[in-house]
Amino acid sequence: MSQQDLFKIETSDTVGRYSVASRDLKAGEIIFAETPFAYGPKSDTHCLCLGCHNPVDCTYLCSKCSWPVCSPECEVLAVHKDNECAVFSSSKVKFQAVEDPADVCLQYECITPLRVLLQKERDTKRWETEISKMEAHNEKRKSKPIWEFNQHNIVEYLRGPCKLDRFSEELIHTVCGILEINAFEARTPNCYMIRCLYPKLAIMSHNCISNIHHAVDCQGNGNLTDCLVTVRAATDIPKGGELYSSYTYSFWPTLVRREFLRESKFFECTCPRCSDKTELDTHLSSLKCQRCDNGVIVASDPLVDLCEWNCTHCEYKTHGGAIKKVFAAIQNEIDQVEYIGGHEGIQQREHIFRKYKSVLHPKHAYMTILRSALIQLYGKAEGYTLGELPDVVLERKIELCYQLLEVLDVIEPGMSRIRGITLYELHGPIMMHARHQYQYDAISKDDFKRRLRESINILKQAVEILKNEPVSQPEGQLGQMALAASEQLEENFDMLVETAY
Ligand SMILES: C[S@@+](CC[C@H](N)C(=O)[O-])C[C@H]1O[C@@H](n2cnc3c(N)ncnc32)[C@H](O)[C@@H]1O
Repeated sequence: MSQQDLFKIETSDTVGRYSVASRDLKAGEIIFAETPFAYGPKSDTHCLCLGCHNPVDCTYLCSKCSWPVCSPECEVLAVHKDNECAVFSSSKVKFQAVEDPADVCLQYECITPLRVLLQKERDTKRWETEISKMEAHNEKRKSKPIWEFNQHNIVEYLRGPCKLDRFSEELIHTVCGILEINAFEARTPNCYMIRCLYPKLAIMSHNCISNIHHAVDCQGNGNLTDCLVTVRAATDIPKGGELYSSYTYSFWPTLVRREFLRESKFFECTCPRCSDKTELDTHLSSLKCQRCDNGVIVASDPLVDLCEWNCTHCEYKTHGGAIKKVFAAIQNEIDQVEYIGGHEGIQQREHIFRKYKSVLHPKHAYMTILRSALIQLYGKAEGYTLGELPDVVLERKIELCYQLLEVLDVIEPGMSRIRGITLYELHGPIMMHARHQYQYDAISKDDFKRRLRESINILKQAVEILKNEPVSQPEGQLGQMALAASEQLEENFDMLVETAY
């Protein structure tokens, strides 16, 4: 059976097109791979090179069109040369100098829609068969501020100064909608975000627990066919089972996920996770009751945005609006530290963790988000490398990893990237901790061997997941490192045991 046959497209009144498995699929199995119809800068981007999409300071401009690129090498990359460069050169539309290239630059808003429009002319067949069928939600978007914004920054800009009035206003708005509803984020090799339009991947309906996994091999080579996506089954999926991707960040609480989907994808999510007060016992939305000792506060009806929230044990109740404000305040605090690494990053996150420990359920989304950042800082940050960590901190890292895995079992089941990373982060402290314990005579040689074996097995599980990540991405490189480490550990197992004491 060819890969083409591993899923089929069906339609329903509620979701439109969606995909189902044509036969039983095994976790990790490739369902399909496809190149994007077009890719380019995200909306609200800072200034970036139109060839390789890395940030630029705008001092070097393309010798043909005078828009920012990094270098002469970048200006001849097909993704720029065969797209906007030709349009800007012939219409003499110049890039207007900006004060701070790191600020959001509205001049870039037109780039990716323009690349889609030009690709439509080059590949009419793919446009007709795959892209023109995509959902743009024009009627719903017309009443939103985004419509006026696009009219001014994209439609009038392309049809006016860029002399592209061969594209109708309606077509340009539709392309903008297609991108807003369907495009996926991808990372350049230097980890800068771009957006890609994948026709098959975009057919998958949303579910807050996805059963597929997609990995983008973005090489940053500027070819029109760069950014191949490979889509695999994350879990076993039975024949006829629907294929789901998740359009939101899976760690967000229900209220936040549903609001994001309502505002940006125009539907109300009613998936099993959203419908359940406890988020399938993960308690990612639950708060601790401040009135009684053992109650948790959960939404009375999670599918009603501003419903009442009640304690499971006492009479305490509060309004969804108040909960929304609490979540927004905590999210804001976490956002403030997002880019802080090292010692400071650890301290600040542990501070937020402690601050909300008595307010949020231990498994709450924001505690989970903090955990996932902390497991990557402990063991890597300066002064916190694995070899430097005392046993209590190694124990903390192990505990954080296991707590995270418990949540991932439910919300990111199967072979998800974050599970691979978490397993990788877990194997090191288990090994280091066991070694210390053995050296202090706290455990026997046999126990030490058992824990070493456990650590290697966890590392092998990480390899099994991360081997599917492209080496152009950090997770793919981590997968390679993990593979080399597991082979070495296996080979040198006896020596490690003998020399540990
Ligand atoms: C990326 S598209 C998915 C493909 C789309 N169904 C189509 O026919 O082209 C996203 C849109 O599909 C619909 N959709 C996807 N998942 C849904 C869900 N779980 N519930 C309701 N509508 C959904 C919404 O209209 C959403 O804006």
